[in-house]
Amino acid sequence: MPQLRDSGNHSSSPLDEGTLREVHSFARIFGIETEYGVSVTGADVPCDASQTAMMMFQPIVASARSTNTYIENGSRLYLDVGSHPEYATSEACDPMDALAVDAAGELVMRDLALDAQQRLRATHGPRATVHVFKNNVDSAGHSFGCHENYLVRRFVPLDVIEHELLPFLITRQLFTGAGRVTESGFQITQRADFLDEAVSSATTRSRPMVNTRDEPHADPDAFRRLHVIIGDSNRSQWATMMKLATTHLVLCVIEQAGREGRESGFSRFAFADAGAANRAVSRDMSGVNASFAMADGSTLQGGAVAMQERYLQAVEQFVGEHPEVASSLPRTDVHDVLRQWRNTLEAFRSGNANALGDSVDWVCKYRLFEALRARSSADLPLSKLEQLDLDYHDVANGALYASLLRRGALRSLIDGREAQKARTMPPADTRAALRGRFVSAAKSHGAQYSCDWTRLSLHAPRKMDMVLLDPFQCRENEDFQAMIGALE
Ligand SMILES: Nc1ncnc2c1ncn2[C@@H]1O[C@H](COP(=O)(O)OP(=O)(O)OP(=O)(O)O)[C@@H](O)[C@H]1O
Ligand SMILES: [Mg+2]
Repeated sequence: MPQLRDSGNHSSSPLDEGTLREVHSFARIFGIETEYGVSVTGADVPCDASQTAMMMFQPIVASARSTNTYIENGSRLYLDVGSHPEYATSEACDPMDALAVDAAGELVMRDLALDAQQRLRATHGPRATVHVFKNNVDSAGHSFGCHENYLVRRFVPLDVIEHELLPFLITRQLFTGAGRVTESGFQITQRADFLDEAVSSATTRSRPMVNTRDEPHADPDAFRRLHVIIGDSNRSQWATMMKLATTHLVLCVIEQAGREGRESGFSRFAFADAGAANRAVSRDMSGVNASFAMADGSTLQGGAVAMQERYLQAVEQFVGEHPEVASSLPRTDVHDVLRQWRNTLEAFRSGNANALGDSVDWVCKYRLFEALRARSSADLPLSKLEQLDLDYHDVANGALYASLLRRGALRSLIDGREAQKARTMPPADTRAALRGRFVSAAKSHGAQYSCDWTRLSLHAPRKMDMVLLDPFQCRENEDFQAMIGALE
């Protein structure tokens, strides 16, 4: 009997035709996991972060009987031990879909917070205010994550991907960094001081940049899930879209080289010390002044821009030679991504990074702080800037981000209506569509259910299970219809 394929077991049976087609294509699955920070201000009696997070999750526990659940848009909403509620977007095969589901996550967190705030005011006084931060460092100096997930082909060894991708991931922070005020000055990224090891299979024990735990949530003989740890939580929608789209294109180059059994050429970009390079990028706001010791003993001058230009040039050439890559993203124009990537690097090259203030989080914040400094006669205390910094990331009660959007000082790629719609509407062309439909139906029938990325389980009124191993599967099959039928 052939071994049943599941996400954790390799099998000796050949890949089916559909999976083979996916392996040979440039299609991608994207997912973003965001841990949020919480705090309460204005309360008459103290309420710590874990109490607050539990209060936020009370309605979830009441309906799902767990702090770990999947919602109507196919995304995972959960609270581990500790105080950081997490939202992992459902599988998307286009950055714009991932962005919409990510923006929906901000609304989900906001509503959980405002609901908890109302209950909290009965016991903690009328001014108790719940803050939910989409950032990566709390006031006690603890760092928490925003991870990106990319489906990648199994035939490329993970150490090759890490090795060839890391210099890109470290230097892309020039346009994906969320920025942070610290006692020792402003930094481009939130987490450079917390990440040191380049790779690790444990995110809790050490602070790696890429997680190597092998959990593909797909056919393990065909795919891996690349779990990128190095990255800030973005409020800029442009930054979220660009980080996914540019990383996808670099991965296409690496995968095609693997397919053809040759080197991508990126291995010569390796830094001698990834942690040191990361810290140097984070402190070089010019983007062109830092220099890096390279693994081959040379020195790279020209800052993050010089490294990004190398990747961009390779990707541009690759897309020219492989026009089919342009159709790898159903709703994002790859040529437009390349144009924006180039324009961004040119803005740094020409000393005009200020022009990116409406799209790059850290530039937006930095400009704001500088304007404030210029307007105030006395020295602005650090605490004032830290407060503003936090407000920018507060999805529940923050005012700054919304006002920047309203004034057109920050671009948005999707509007509030689309984000709202994405709360209940999963991406249409991945298995998230089936999961979302299952969750909606189960909820509306008051059924007991649970999910996993590769499994739908009905517990009552009947016990039924269904495996969804292929993340691109979006069509209902007989098993799925039987599950839905069992609810009615
Ligand atoms: N086959 C896949 N390839 C790439 N990404 C995937 C795939 N399947 C699911 N994803 C995405 O991976 C993310 C998984 O998030 P989740 O937080 O559950 O994983 P994890 O961080 O590995 O687990 P945990 O938080 O429990 O340690 C989601 O955003 C999801 O959309
Ligand atoms: Mg997670």
